[in-house]
Amino acid sequence: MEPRFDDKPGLEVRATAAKILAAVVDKKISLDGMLDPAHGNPSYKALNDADRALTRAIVSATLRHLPRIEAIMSLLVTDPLPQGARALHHVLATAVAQILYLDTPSHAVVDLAVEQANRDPRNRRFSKLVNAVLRRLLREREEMLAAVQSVSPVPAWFFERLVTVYGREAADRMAEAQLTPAPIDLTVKADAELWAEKLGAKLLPTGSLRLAAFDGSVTALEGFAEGAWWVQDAAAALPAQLFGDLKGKRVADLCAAPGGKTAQLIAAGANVIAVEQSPNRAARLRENLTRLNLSAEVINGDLFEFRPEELLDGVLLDAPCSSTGTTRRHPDVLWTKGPADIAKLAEVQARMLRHAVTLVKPGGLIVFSNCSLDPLEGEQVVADLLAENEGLERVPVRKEDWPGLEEAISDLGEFRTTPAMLAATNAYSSGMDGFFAVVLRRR
Ligand SMILES: C[S@@+](CC[C@H](N)C(=O)[O-])C[C@H]1O[C@@H](n2cnc3c(N)ncnc32)[C@H](O)[C@@H]1O
Repeated sequence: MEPRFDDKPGLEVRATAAKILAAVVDKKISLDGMLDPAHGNPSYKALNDADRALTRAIVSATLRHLPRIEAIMSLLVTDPLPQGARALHHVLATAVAQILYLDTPSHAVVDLAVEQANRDPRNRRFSKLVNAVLRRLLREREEMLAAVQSVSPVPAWFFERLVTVYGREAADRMAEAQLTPAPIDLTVKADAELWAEKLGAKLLPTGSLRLAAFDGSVTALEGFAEGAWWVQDAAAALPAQLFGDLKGKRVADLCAAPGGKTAQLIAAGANVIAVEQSPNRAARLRENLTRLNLSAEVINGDLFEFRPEELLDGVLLDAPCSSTGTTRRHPDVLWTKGPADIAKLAEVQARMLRHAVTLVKPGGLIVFSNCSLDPLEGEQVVADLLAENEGLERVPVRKEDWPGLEEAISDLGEFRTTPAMLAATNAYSSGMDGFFAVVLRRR
């Protein structure tokens, strides 16, 4: 049983935030897993709702800004920290995040961080250092922020990839965009304009509704209980729309859960077979469809074993990926994934896509998508497949069909969205996930 620090308000939150940060950056454990109310980190589960929200905010802010926070720490700690002083790193990093990026009274953060160091045998000898470093940060806050402004806020490995693929200027815009948490986007079954008015939302060129700066519970909003809409990022809503008219068509969604795209396909009039390998996620998919009052044949199984009796009109493959396009929502991704994961996932996607194209009849469409920003997991997979398979052709997405989204459509007619797109005057209502989507046709 780990010690708890409930005797001093705020201390247990800081200790939990530091533990979770350690798990993400040192052990590559996903943040969602640790913040799961049922199966998550035990210290986190023991907190009340308000403290959980604060812990989540501290960890998220720390991960979002970590390269800049570390640059500030190296300016503030003049003698290098002892090798392996990771526990101290996490105490300092979370405190710097609270002071610079969260609305927490700064002196309280310093006192708590010093107390936190004092109570941990690994950090006790550094408690004076914690005090000195954080007090200096309070005094030199603006200078410190200015000094690290040119440091990219994403990890170096990822920033280098962005620069190589998109160029420096675009890479900078994407890295900056991921500093602001994503707004909430909704996909409606029908009557988007009506629902935009009812919910005070903005209708986006993707067809989605955007609730800017909304921080309540979506389940309390009008239309949730009756299943009129579901939460889905604007970029994630694009792939399922690329099939064109789906009325009466037989379509399989091969990687279906939690089901945002399955729901779109059904709402567009298709007869859908939804395949999902994970039992838990398949159960969530079923629950979501029940709430939305939409029905599909749900198969809990491996897509490689799925072979319909008759060839299909369409297949959607929204494949597992590194998720590097979702950092506004999942700021841990860039710390838990790396280049080796990208290469491995690209291979899995290529195998899945090769299988997917065998499931449609001649003339049938395959939409392949994922939420990675890396062309190895998108453009390259498709280029390789087209080079080896003459029975397939790309059906270009046309810019004139997507007014307002022209910059997201490449010269080859593929969707390539990034978090820097859909920019609005206010950062909190800007951006979309990084997504790749392409339409292929079987000749
Ligand atoms: C990116 S998510 C899909 C998101 C979903 N399309 C949506 O819009 O809600 C990928 C999904 O593929 C599932 N998956 C991974 N490998 C699979 C396989 N071999 N067969 C079927 N599903 C698989 C994962 O469990 C995960 O739920």
